[in-house]
Amino acid sequence: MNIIEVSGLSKTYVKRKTKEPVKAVNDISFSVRKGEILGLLGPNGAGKTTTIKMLCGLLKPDQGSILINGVNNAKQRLQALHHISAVLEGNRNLYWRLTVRENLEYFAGNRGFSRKQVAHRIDTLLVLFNLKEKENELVNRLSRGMQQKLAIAVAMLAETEVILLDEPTLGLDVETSYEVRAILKEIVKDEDRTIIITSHDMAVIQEVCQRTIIINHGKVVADEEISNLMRLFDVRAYTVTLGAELTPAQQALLESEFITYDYQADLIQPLLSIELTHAEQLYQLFDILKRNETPVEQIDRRTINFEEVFIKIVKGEAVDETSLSISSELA
Ligand SMILES: Nc1ncnc2c1ncn2[C@@H]1O[C@H](COP(=O)(O)OP(=O)(O)OP(=O)(O)O)[C@@H](O)[C@H]1O
Repeated sequence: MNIIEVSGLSKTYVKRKTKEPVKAVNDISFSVRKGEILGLLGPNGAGKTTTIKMLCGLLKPDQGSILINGVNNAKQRLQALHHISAVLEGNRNLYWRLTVRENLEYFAGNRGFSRKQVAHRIDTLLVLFNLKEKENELVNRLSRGMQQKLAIAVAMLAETEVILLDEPTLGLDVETSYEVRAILKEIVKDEDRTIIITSHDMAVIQEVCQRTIIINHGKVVADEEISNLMRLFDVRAYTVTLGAELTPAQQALLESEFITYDYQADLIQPLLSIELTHAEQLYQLFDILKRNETPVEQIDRRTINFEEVFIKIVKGEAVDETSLSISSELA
């Protein structure tokens, strides 16, 4: 069952000074299943925050619709928003003059829970978020990382079905970022909760999410299970150990035929790193090597990381069904 249905969503801002229009989100459609952990990835200015703000009702779309649990968030705003909590970057929604525990109690009260009802849950969250020792500390005395953890804990407390986390690890030091990722991995074990995370941080998306939607210039450029994306690009990347050096003519041919090509001649055995876009390119590679009877000692599939996959997609390397069928053909 889909808990979120977004269709044809668009938003254009008008720059204050120049009155120039900026198409931040351009006809985006996607759906999210109940219990799914979705990563919204994209380079700076891609439209991630704008999308999140429309999902949680802070921004009105110019076009398109958002259904949360079947409820249209433009038509029945309060009813739709009842299902969502959001932690937005730069707006942690905490009360700075209240302590950590008081913040949790205050927001629980806002959702209609009594102190008694949530006391145990607050204790559990304080332990999970490693904030127990700070429970009586004022929020404005906490580090940025602790404030971020508390903001996520507040969102968890509401027990809404959907949680939106905008850049949950942005600006955190390495250790706190690791801790937040570990907490998120714990949280996502709860199969009933749907979480959408936006991030520049590949580690967050790769470790925590099952599926990713990559946005670039306001458009969806990939919508896939992360494991499928990795498989697709992994299967294209090869290193070929050669028994002799390539001639300049062979190198020129490889350079013109393959999008990603790297040749290292100064090793004990020359090494060719290459990526294929179609299965047939493997034969093309062998043809070029055969021209000069270049011996092939070994062919290995190169392991590619998620960051490389992301850069490739943003640079416009197609991720479509044809590519996926190529990947299974080569696998
Ligand atoms: N209030 C605004 N007025 C004008 N333009 C805006 C406004 N907010 C965002 N934009 C522009 O809209 C585009 C999308 O911005 P958005 O913040 O949604 O992207 P993002 O993917 O979240 O980027 P980042 O990762 O840098 O936060 C960008 O070009 C941005 O400059």
